[in-house]
Amino acid sequence: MRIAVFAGDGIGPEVTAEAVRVLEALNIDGLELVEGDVGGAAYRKHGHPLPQQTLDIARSADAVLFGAVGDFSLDHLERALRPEQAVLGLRKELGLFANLRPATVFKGLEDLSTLRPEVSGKIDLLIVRELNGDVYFGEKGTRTLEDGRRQGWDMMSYAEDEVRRIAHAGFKAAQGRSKKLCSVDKANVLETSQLWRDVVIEVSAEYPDVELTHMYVDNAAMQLVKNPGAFDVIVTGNLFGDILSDQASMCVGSIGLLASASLAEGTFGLYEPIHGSAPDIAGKGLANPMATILSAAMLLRHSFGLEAEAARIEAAVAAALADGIKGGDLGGSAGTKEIGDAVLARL
Ligand SMILES: NC(=O)C1=CN([C@@H]2O[C@H](COP(=O)(O)OP(=O)(O)OC[C@H]3O[C@@H](n4cnc5c(N)ncnc54)[C@H](O)[C@@H]3O)[C@@H](O)[C@H]2O)C=CC1
Ligand SMILES: CC(C)CC(=O)C(=O)O
Ligand SMILES: [Mg+2]
Repeated sequence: MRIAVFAGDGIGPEVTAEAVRVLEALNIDGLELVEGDVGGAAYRKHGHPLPQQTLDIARSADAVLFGAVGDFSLDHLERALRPEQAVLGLRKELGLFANLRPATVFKGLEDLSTLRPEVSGKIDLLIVRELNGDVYFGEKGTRTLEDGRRQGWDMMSYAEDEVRRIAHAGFKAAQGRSKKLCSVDKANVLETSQLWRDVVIEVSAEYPDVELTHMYVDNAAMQLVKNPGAFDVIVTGNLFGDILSDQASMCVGSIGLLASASLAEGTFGLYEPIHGSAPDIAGKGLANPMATILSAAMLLRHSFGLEAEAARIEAAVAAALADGIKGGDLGGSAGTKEIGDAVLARL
């Protein structure tokens, strides 16, 4: 059981350290952790945000635990060398096309949400975000128009097979839950989205037990705040899923709570909090490590089938929160290590 640990930049190393402590405390037979450099940290050491040796470590592992990448002081670099290319590169190189981002309110902790408790209390949703395509991976550039104005451009596209495989992931996820799938797009404006919608409808024929609905992304953003309890599984593209999942995190309390799994076919996966490197609080011991700890739980469940261990971690996080252990993101004062200690004590 070989797990690659890529801590990255900013709060990445701080939150990853706590998740590693939790994994180690479980005394799982054969657990082997291998560290690798990613992001700005890797660029500074190796001249590239995703060095070949890091990719090799990932390929030799059964799963990756990822912290975060991003360093504003490197934003002047050409795009291929920027820290974010590490996570984008890993997703692409490893074929991690399905990003599962669950957002469930912790029972009894409805008031962590910025929404009213009677609204937040009903949230139990899963965002299934396509992760290998869309405008993130299209051709892009800047050019100067004939009249001298500069123009930035990014190509948005989805091929039907890309939509089909994420649609299957969405339907299968819905089958294991409340059998409701909402496909979120912008088909009233974008050709990319019209094809997305057409293909999702085609795939739906194979899942007669799942109720399929469609929603435009602007409405989805509004409904996530108005009536988030109405959602079961949301399937959507890379860009919309990125945005809606940050929003969903606040509906359950904080971005410091939302974990994710990025999956290929098979059991291999990369697991990371949905947040970034949070440069504003990095190095201060203030980051909430719960999202990363919960990502470790997802890792044990999805890549190794260790359901009991995963549930133990999730219960320990819930117990720590119920006992009032909250980071600054949740209006509390607990620091990163204190939160890690609290989860460990409740395992
Ligand atoms: N997967 C990744 O590695 C991601 C990387 N990024 C990168 O991270 C850098 C910062 O991006 P931002 O837009 O500021 O997003 P961010 O998610 O890093 O931070 C947004 C806000 O949430 C807070 N926050 C985030 N995680 C937290 C935690 N665990 N505990 C407490 N507070 C937390 C931050 O302090 C900040 O105020 C950028 O370079 C960006 O490109 C952003 C998102 C994902
Ligand atoms: C570097 C970004 C594409 C990562 C991000 O914001 C995300 O995956 O949530
Ligand atoms: Mg994001």
